[in-house]
Amino acid sequence: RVAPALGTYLSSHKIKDGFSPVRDPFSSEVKPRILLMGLRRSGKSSIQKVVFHKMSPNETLFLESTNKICREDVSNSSFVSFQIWDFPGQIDFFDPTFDYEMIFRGTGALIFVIDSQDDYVEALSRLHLTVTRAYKVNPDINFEVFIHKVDGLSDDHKIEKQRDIHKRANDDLADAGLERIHLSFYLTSIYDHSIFEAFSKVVQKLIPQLPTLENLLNIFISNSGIEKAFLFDVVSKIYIATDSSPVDMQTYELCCDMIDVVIDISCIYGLSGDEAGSPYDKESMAIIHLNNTTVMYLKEVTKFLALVCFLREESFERKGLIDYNFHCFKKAIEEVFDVRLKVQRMMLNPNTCLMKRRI
Ligand SMILES: Nc1nc2c(ncn2[C@@H]2O[C@H](COP(=O)(O)OP(=O)(O)OP(=O)(O)O)[C@@H](O)[C@H]2O)c(=O)[nH]1
Repeated sequence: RVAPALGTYLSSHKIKDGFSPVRDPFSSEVKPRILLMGLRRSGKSSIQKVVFHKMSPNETLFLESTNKICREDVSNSSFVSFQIWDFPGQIDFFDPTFDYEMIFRGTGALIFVIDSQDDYVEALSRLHLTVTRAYKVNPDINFEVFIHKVDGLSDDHKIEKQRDIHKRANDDLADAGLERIHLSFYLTSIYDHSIFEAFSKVVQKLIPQLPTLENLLNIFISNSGIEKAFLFDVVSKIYIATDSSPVDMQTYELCCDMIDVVIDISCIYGLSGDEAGSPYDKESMAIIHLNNTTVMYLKEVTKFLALVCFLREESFERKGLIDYNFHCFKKAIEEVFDVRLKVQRMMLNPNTCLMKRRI
């Protein structure tokens, strides 16, 4: 269910185009690149559609096979700004028209999707080949393995699969003398929030300001009596930072539900006749009292980011203090943005004698 103006809202933040892998006309771009790779039908396009296009999981059943590389820019904010490249199932590294060196050189993260409901022997050998090739070209790539479609598996079965895949993949690397390659593993499914959580972690690794953001959140919550706070990218529901206390899945799911409620209600009742208006703006905020004496508090931070906090009812009595601290937090975030923009501008200016480096 998508509220009427939400479609416009989503599409106004994204550009999509198909792209064939001959030469990279965008090689001078500073956006980190995330590659989605894996065997045919492993679920790559579904992941991209569900996370970034709000496609409902059931609709992915009708997705056609990808037959060329699809490139998409995700530019929701200065922090969450990257390109996703969805690859067709079987890529032939020996095909001379496939310039894999160019592709891997500009890559920040390579997500390899393994279908956990299928026999994964072939997927593991493909993973090994892909990772070793990519590492040779660019040792700085983060290798992320999504053990996908785990919705059909029991909890024990999930853990067992993860252990087995983890062991086999690392054994293969050790046999090739490449133990130094680090693979991160995630259990994912498009039918729950696990895919959003995994994507959040992949994206966070590409945000150089992450320690600063985490620090700011830690200072904010400890001075405001808040138990947990997330900084969310509203459109994708990826959280780009949280404080240092552990994240549990239920809390994360509640935050996602709250964002959905705010945007949906705002789309339906908040826009005054002007169809093009955004359902998320400076005035956006929401308070939800749960039946277990917990309060959820959402506030707009920037055009694309929202802060979602969990706190006890008694702490919420000092709302004035929380709002004042939030004001300081917001200002600090804006300063981090400003520094980043200035550095980017300097890097893009041909007269600047700075080494061109990804930020
Ligand atoms: N049960 C389950 N099915 C999924 C999940 N993700 C994707 N699928 C299904 O897997 C099938 C293949 O998905 P695609 O996204 O087309 O796979 P792909 O890897 O992009 O395939 P190619 O384009 O051929 O490389 C579809 O029928 C999806 O509905 C998941 O998390 N759980």
